[in-house]
Amino acid sequence: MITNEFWLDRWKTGRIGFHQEGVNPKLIEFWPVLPKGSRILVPLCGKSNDMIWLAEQGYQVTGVELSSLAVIQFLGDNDLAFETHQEGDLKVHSVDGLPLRIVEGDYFQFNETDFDACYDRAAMIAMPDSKRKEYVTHTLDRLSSSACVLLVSLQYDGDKQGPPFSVNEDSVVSLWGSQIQKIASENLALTNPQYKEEGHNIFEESVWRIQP
Ligand SMILES: C[S@@+](CC[C@H](N)C(=O)[O-])C[C@H]1O[C@@H](n2cnc3c(N)ncnc32)[C@H](O)[C@@H]1O
Repeated sequence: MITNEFWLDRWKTGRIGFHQEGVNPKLIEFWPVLPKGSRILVPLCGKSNDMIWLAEQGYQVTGVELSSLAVIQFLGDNDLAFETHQEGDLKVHSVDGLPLRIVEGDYFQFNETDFDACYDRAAMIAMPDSKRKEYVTHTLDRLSSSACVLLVSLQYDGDKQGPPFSVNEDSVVSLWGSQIQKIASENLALTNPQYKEEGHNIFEESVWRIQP
């Protein structure tokens, strides 16, 4: 069962193999050019450096993350000064000198709307089957009607226990709607022997985009 406790424990025990040190190359390659000041939502953000890259492009970035440890590490590792205020059950950390906020708390309690775009890397695929539809619906409800989405998803063979969970192409389209299009994909098992060792012939990372 993937509960909030599961994730808090992953951070407490440092089992955060999903974290990438640099900026995700797929973000740099496939992020659409949007007007400066566009509001970007990064659900389940962890301590991803991708948020810094987006903020440096001139967007107003809001990451949402459950674990206070992830938030502390993100702010500390990047030497960011910040101010914090409480909004209901959520803590909002606003970074000095960068258009970036981290909202600490349960994403399903986060109710802001009218975001111009969403960047989902390892968020939808962190959700078990039973919560995935609720996650996508909650995310789409946060976006304006003409918003862009950049989604990095995974599909793999074998019987790996998620997260990350494998999500097939039909499910991506039925969850996000027919406007979503696959724009790139790479079978990581062809280049990284680790996946073959774990019993996968296919470990396909795909990039999807909704671009109205
Ligand atoms: C697989 S990690 C991905 C993190 C980040 N997107 C990245 O690319 O490194 C999933 C993250 O979602 C967070 N998370 C899980 N459930 C959440 C929830 N209900 N609300 C907010 N964050 C959540 C976890 O703590 C974890 O940091």
